[in-house]
Amino acid sequence: MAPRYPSTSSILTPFLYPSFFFTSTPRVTCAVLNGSLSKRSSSTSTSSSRSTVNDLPESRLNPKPDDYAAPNFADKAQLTLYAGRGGSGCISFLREAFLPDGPPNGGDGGAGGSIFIQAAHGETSLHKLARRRFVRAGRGKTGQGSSRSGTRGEDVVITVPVGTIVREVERTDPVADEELTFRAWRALQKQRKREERERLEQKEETRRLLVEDNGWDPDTVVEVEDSDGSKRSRNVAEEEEEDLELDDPRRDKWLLYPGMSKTEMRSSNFPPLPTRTRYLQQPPAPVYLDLSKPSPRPILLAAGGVGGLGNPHFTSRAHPRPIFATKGDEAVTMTIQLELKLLADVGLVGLPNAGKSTLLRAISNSRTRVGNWAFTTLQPNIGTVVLDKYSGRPDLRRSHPRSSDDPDADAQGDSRTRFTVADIPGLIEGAHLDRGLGIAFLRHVERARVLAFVIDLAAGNAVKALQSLWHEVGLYAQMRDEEEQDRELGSRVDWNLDTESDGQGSLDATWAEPAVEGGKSQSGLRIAAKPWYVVATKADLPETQANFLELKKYLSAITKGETPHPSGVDGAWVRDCAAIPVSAINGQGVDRIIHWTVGLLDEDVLDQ
Ligand SMILES: Nc1nc2c(ncn2[C@@H]2O[C@H](COP(=O)(O)OP(=O)(O)OP(=O)(O)O)[C@@H](O)[C@H]2O)c(=O)[nH]1
Ligand SMILES: [Mg+2]
Repeated sequence: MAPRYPSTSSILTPFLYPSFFFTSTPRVTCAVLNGSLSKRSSSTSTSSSRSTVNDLPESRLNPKPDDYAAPNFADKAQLTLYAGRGGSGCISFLREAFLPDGPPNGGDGGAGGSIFIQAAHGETSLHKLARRRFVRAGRGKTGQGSSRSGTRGEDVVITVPVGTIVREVERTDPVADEELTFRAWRALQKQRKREERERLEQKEETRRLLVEDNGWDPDTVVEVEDSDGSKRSRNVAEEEEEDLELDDPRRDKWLLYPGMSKTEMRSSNFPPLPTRTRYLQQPPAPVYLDLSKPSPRPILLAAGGVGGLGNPHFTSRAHPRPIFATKGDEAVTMTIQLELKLLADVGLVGLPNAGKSTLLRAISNSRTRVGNWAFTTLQPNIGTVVLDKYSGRPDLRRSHPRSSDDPDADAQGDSRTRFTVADIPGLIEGAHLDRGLGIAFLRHVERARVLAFVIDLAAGNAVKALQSLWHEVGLYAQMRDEEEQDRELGSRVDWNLDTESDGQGSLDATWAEPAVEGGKSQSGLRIAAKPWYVVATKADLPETQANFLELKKYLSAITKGETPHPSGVDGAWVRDCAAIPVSAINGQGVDRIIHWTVGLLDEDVLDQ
C-alpha cells in the first residue's frame, strides 16, 4: 500500500529544519532575476564532522545554521478597538427617617475609556499587537444613589514603534449614526408638518368656497369608497386628526424607573433630551497617522462614550420627581491597520543568498541567521553598528546639530556613535508584485536613509544583478507613489451632510482636483533620490575580479552621467556611486563599508 503521507524530506523545507538536510547536503537551486543567480552548490560535500554549510572553519561570521537569535518580529497588525461605553445615570430619591419621599439624588454615569496610540522608542516590532487583535477600553460605571457618580472607564494607550503607519479600515460610531437618524427624523417631521399646514390651508379655502357657493358644509358624514370597493361613512374632517406623530428615535435613550411597564413608558412625557458633547473629540474618518517621530503625547483614536445623566438633572415643575435618567452613550468601534516601516539608517538590498546577513554580522553584533540557501532571512533584522572606536572622522554634528527627535543624536550634539542597518529578506524578480517575500519587506527600504546593494560577485554578472534590483525597487516605489496619490484623492472627498438648513440631506461628494504630478520620471524618486552604493561581496571566491571591475566601470559611468541611473528615474542620486569589494565571511573590507556609510549619512545631514 502506498504510504499515506509523503516522506519527511518532502515535507520539511531546509530553512525550517536545516539539521535534517545538511548531513546529506541537498542544494536548493533557485532561479532568480532572469536566471542570473542560481544557488551556488558547494562541490565539496559537507562531512558530518563539519557543522557549517561550507568548507570554511566555523566562526561568528560563518556560523552553524542553528546558531542565530530569532527575535519576535511582525511589521503588520490589524486591531479592532472598542472604546468604553458610558455608564448610565441613576434614578434614586433621598430616603431618610421621617422623609420617605426625598428629592432625587441619582448620580451620573461615568464616561467610557478612550483608546490612544503613541509611538515610542524602545518598541521594535508589532508582534505583540498582532497577537492581541482586540483592544478594549473600560466601560464607564453606572451612577449610584446619594449622588454618587460612576467612575470613568480606563483609557488604553497602544504603544507602537516609531515608524508605524496607522490606517483606519472601518468604523462604527453609534453616536454619529444616532445623530444622523435624529436629523433625518426631524427633517421628516418638519416636512410632514409643512405639508399638513398646506393641506389644511387648502382645505379651509375649499370649505370657504363651498359654504359661500352652495351652502354645503363638508363637515358632514360622506360615503367613501375604500380600495377594496366597500363603502363606509367618513367624516371629511376626520382626516385632520390623523396621527402625524412619529416615534422619536431618541426616546430609547431614556432609562426608566424599574417596574414601569412598556405602556407607561410609551405614554410618558419626557423633557427634551439635553445635548451632550464628548469630552474628547472623535477624530474624523478615516484616521491616517504616520508616526515617524516619537509622539510627545498619546493621540486619540477612539473616544469613549459620554456617561448618562442621573434623575436630578430632570427635575422641573412638570417633573418634580423624575422617574427617569439617561443611558450612557455607546462608544466607537474601529478597525485599524498598523504597518511598521523600520527606520534604519542603512537598508541592505540584495538577491537571496547574496550574503546580506553575513555582512550584517560582520559589521554589527547581530546574530542574524546565515545559511547557504535562498530565503534564510524571513524577517527583517536590525543591527546597530557601534562607532566607538572610530576616529579621524570630521565632526559634522557640531556645526549642524540634528533635531532633538533623532534617537542617534547624543545629548550634547556630539558626533555619531552608531548607526542602524536593516537586513531584509532577499528580493526576486517580481518582488514588487508580491513574489517571494519581497513586497512585504520592501517598505523597510523606503525609509532607510542610505541603500546598500549587496551583490554576490560569484553569482553571475554583477551589473545585471544590480540593474534587476534597481528595477524591482523602482517599480515598488512607483507603485507606492500611485497608492499615495489614491489615498490622498480619497481623503479629499468632502461629504457635505448639511441637513440642518433645509431639512433635506444632501450627500454630495466633491472631489478636489487631483494634484498633477511631474510625470512618470518623478514617481519613484522617493527611493531613487537616496544615496546608495554597492557592496560587492564574496570577493574571496576565485574569478570574481573581472566581474567586480565591470561593475566598477558601470558605476563610474553612472557617476559621470554617461549611463543613466539603473532605476531610470530622472533626478536620481548619482553623486558618487561606489562599489566596495568585501569578503564578509572573513571580515575583510567591511571597515570600508562603515566609513563609506558614515560619510553618506553625514552628507545626508548636511543636505537637510
Ligand atoms: N565565500 C563567501 N561566502 C559568503 C560570504 N558572505 C556570505 N557567504 C555565504 O553565502 C551564504 C549566504 O549568506 P547569507 O548571509 O545567509 O545570505 P543572505 O543574503 O542573507 O540570504 P537570504 O537571507 O536568503 O536572502 C552563506 O553560506 C554564507 O556563508 C563571503 O563574503 N564569502
Ligand atoms: Mg539573510
